[in-house]
Amino acid sequence: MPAQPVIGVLALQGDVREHLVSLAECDVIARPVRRPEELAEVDGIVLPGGESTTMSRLLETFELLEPLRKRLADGLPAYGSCAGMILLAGTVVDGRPDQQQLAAVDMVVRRNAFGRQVDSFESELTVTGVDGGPVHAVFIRAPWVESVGDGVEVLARVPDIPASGAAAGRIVAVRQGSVLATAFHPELTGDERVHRLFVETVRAA
Ligand SMILES: NC(=O)CC[C@H](N)C(=O)O
Repeated sequence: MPAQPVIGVLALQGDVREHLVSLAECDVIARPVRRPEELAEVDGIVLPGGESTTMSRLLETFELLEPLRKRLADGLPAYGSCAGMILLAGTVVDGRPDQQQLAAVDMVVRRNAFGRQVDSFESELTVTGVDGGPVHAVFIRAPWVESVGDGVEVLARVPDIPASGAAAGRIVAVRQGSVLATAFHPELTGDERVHRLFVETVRAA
């Protein structure tokens, strides 16, 4: 691998720009990916936040679904935030019937899990692998992880404080091998530590 790994951001829909900006702070070459030829050139891929059903449909339209599945099956490191987490899951609860899964993480994810009254909220989260104190996590119509398989490491849960209500203890960040997923959006807060954790994974892969 070159000194600066090439990290792609799936650029079909969602907060692509924000991930490119975060990655640019991490000593990597960050590029948008819209075509199979572009996917073939990356050492890691970020699946942004946005709308997972739309992204799933566009993956098919842009003929990226099967190439991406294949690269993930071959071990391409990946990081998904929010909608990206949903796409990476093996199983989605409350997804659309035609929603495609990349099945790169053995987990069941509940879409729009936090409910309408708390569509968006923020929380201080301790994330395993991220040093230097809690991460300020922004959740926007976010999923949570209902359950994980044996090979999946839980990196963060919603803290058990009164304000978190029914969400307390829910899993919101995971890692399986070189695939990382968060229900929140570190690309929106100017804190690159989660992206750096992913970049370390890409460098180690
Ligand atoms: N902020 C987000 O990425 C929201 C995800 C969105 N609710 C979905 O189902 O895809």
